[in-house]
Amino acid sequence: MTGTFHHRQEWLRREAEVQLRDRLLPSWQKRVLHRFAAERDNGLFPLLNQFAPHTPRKRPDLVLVGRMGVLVVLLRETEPDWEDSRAAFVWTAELLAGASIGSGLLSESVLRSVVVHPVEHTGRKGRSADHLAITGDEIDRLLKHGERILTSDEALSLAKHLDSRTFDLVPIMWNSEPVPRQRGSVPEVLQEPVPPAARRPFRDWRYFLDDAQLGAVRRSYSGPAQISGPAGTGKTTLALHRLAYLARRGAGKLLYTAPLPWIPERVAWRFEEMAPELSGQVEFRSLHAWARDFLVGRGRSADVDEQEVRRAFDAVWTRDDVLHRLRNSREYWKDEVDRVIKGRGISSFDAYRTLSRKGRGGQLPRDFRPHAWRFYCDYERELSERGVLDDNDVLKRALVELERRPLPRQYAGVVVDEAQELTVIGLRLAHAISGDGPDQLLLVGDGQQQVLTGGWRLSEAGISLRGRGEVLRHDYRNRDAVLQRAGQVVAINRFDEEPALPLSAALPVRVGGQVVEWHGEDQESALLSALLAREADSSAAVITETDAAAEHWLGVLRRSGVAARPLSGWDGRGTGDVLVGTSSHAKGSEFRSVFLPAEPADGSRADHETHQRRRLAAMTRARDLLWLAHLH
Ligand SMILES: Nc1ncnc2c1ncn2[C@@H]1O[C@H](COP(=O)(O)OP(=O)(O)OP(=O)(O)O)[C@@H](O)[C@H]1O
Repeated sequence: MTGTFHHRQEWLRREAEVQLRDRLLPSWQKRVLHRFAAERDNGLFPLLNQFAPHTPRKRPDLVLVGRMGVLVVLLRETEPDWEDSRAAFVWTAELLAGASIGSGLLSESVLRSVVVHPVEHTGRKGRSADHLAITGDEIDRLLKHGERILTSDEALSLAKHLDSRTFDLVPIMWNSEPVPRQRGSVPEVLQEPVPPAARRPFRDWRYFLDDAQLGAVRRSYSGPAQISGPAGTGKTTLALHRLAYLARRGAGKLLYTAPLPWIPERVAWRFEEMAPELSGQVEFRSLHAWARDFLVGRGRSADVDEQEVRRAFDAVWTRDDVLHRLRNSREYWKDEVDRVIKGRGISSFDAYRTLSRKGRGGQLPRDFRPHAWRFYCDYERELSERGVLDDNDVLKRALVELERRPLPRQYAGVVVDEAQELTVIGLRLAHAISGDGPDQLLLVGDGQQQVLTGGWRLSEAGISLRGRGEVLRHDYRNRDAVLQRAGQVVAINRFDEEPALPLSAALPVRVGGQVVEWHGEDQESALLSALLAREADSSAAVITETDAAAEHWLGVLRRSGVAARPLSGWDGRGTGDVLVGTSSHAKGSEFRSVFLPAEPADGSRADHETHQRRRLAAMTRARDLLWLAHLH
């Protein structure tokens, strides 16, 4: 820091003293304000509540707009009520709602609540769910550390926005005219290198949203609502912002859930990155884990012995000689039992006989249903003789238990991500957990990416959307070339979306990208050399359709000395390893490069429709490079 700069700060501080001389503020508060005012050349713009120190309840004493974002400040001798600090936050957030700077609309994550106490304060300090508490001598910590989210010009334009929206806040030491820069010296922070966020082609998802996303975050829905849109359009991002929005309005506990067990953990980590102070207010749990914990809490058994369930199914499959002949695919008939019969809560042959099986592929003789039903009944008998429950049983039990005795305290809101993968029973359970009230259930999904068997309507689960929801269309993940290629995959949407927007209609935000279509015989060496040729330390995944292929490729990479690990069990945090797994294990993730080896179409492969959707889901995990193998 230069001497001239120190001198200038001192001059600003004295100017502030003069400006605030006649305000009847306690001297410690004045000292705090002088300190903030001295940072004007560093792009800090304070706005003081005109009634301070008699600021009305639920309003901030001071709002600071700077490169670190917006600080909602309470100047207090004692710890404020959490309702007060939260209400001050919400009041400021509402004033800023929809403020647009650069390429995005501001999200509430740029705001932080801070309580500044006098230096002698001996009470609680540090971070809590509602604010950061510091004393007057710790202000440097607040100003010098942490991420730089805004440029000085953006901070000024936000400060002006606040100034124009309310008479309650008055600028100190700056006004709506451009702030004159001092000649001759360059403040320290302006010499810092450009932060990575500003070098990106678009802004950080934590702080900037597009108008459709922001609209849905803030909208009030009178009942269950749906967020849909093609891959990469920021559906999960929106869901996280909405959870934070609801959490900040203090309505109670919130639940983020998804049918695929690995998704909540990966997404919880993103939420933690965006709003660490709120993480205690949102539960991140898969629907199965929720059902299991709920049943155990009610003293009921809920364990699924997956090995034993597999053995029960295999015992029936080995004895069977009819279904084998109709379609020799264990996965197909397992889906028929799990997803079509049990998953839809079908409990009589009559109901099954007339059931619509849209999307299950044709080519079965007309009279296959009695055989499939017998198979299902045999499987149920096997389970009960072995005394085991499968996943559907657990969801069903939880549903029955909830209907018998509802939750003592309802969630304020439930978000179900990857909703297209739910069975009807799963949907009913999610609905029973959330209830039907305003803002209580938000379904997030994209039918084109459904990797599990589907084909039912929300009305089967008693859910009515009545047009409540949003369709997102800007793809923030896939570069243009990747998006164009993935958009060519014919993937039929069987999920109940109104209207359903296909990937081919998504609008790319990021230009460029590369798609390599490799044709040949030796795909192992081709994939390895493509993998090794990528930029060092860039994230990469090899995505397969089947578990067997994933295991095969994991072995190939490891034998060749490539650090690789399975996608299953990965929590979504950055890793230098190449991740390997199926398209369903790849859900909830994205990589700079994605490699899709060719797989022989054998009996273990899903029906064509599902295969196509899995391919689309896998391709759209790629941000910059998509490598596709075609065997001769
Ligand atoms: N408004 C935004 N500004 C910048 N980046 C964004 C924005 N919205 C989303 N993103 C980024 O785009 C990528 C995709 O977002 P997200 O995972 O939320 O999409 P999605 O629609 O849920 O995807 P999918 O259905 O494929 O799982 C993420 O890297 C996210 O950070």
